[in-house]
Amino acid sequence: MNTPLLHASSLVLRYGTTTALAGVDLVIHEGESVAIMGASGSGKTSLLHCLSGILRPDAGAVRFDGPLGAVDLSALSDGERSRLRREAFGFVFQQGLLVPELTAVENAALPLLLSGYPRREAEARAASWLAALGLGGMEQRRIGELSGGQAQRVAIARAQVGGATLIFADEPTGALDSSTSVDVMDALLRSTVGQGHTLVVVTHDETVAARCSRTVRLSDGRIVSDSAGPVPASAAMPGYAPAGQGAGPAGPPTTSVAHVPTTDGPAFGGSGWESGR
Ligand SMILES: Nc1ncnc2c1ncn2[C@@H]1O[C@H](COP(=O)(O)OP(=O)(O)OP(=O)(O)O)[C@@H](O)[C@H]1O
Repeated sequence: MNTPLLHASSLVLRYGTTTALAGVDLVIHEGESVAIMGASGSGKTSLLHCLSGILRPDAGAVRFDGPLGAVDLSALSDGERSRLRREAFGFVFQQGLLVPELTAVENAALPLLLSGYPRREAEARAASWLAALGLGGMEQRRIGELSGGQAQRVAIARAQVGGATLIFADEPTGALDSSTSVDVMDALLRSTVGQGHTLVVVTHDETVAARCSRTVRLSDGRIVSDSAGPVPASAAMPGYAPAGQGAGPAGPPTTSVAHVPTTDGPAFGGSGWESGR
């Protein structure tokens, strides 16, 4: 739990004249579930995108201590970052971003198919993830034939089918009613931190954040509180409790992002993760 996995240091991100991130330092450890909260426009999605290599910050660095050593995301080419995202990270978005023309199992298998896995093996692994997430028997349904919560579970399966142990989620329950949201968050937590993996989740929902092991709050592109520990007083914003944040040093750039996804299926017992609260 205390092994650092991601170190973001002095992250700055600008869109034209708008500063979305104004110097963010953050260390995320293996096995944590970290909720990123803050008002609309505070920089949550920008931070998630920098942490996960979707965006390259204008300044600062993100170091990922992956299975093959440390990698500085900001030093990678666009192609290398894409490959790292595809092979080492999983993503769950608010609307799932599933392909409506494909079935549940085809959607869940997509990352494996894109990585060159034979269809049969990819779909078998995807089906075992769907079953673990409570969607056994729904493999052949198209996305439009699933409820919002079921579709979001397909997205959770797709995020992890390639063996990713670091999952990024942006408002994964934002489009769901409160009871479905609890179930989907339950499935997300069980399938990630429940297996020793790491979850970083952007959310507006305090009930979602309350289920995470740590909450980081942003305001105007800065971390203003972190339940994991104190931040310098200079970073505190009015209206927030004593701010908290542990800064991480930038790591040395490295070159290789090679990572072979595990061929293991989901590590679930007979009961699956869907079962409840
Ligand atoms: N593509 C873009 N072009 C210009 N400005 C952007 C872009 N994306 C975000 N911004 C601006 O950057 C700032 C941070 O945006 P970001 O989406 O990270 O905030 P957020 O906290 O995730 O907001 P929300 O909760 O509304 O999704 C905001 O001022 C936003 O308007």
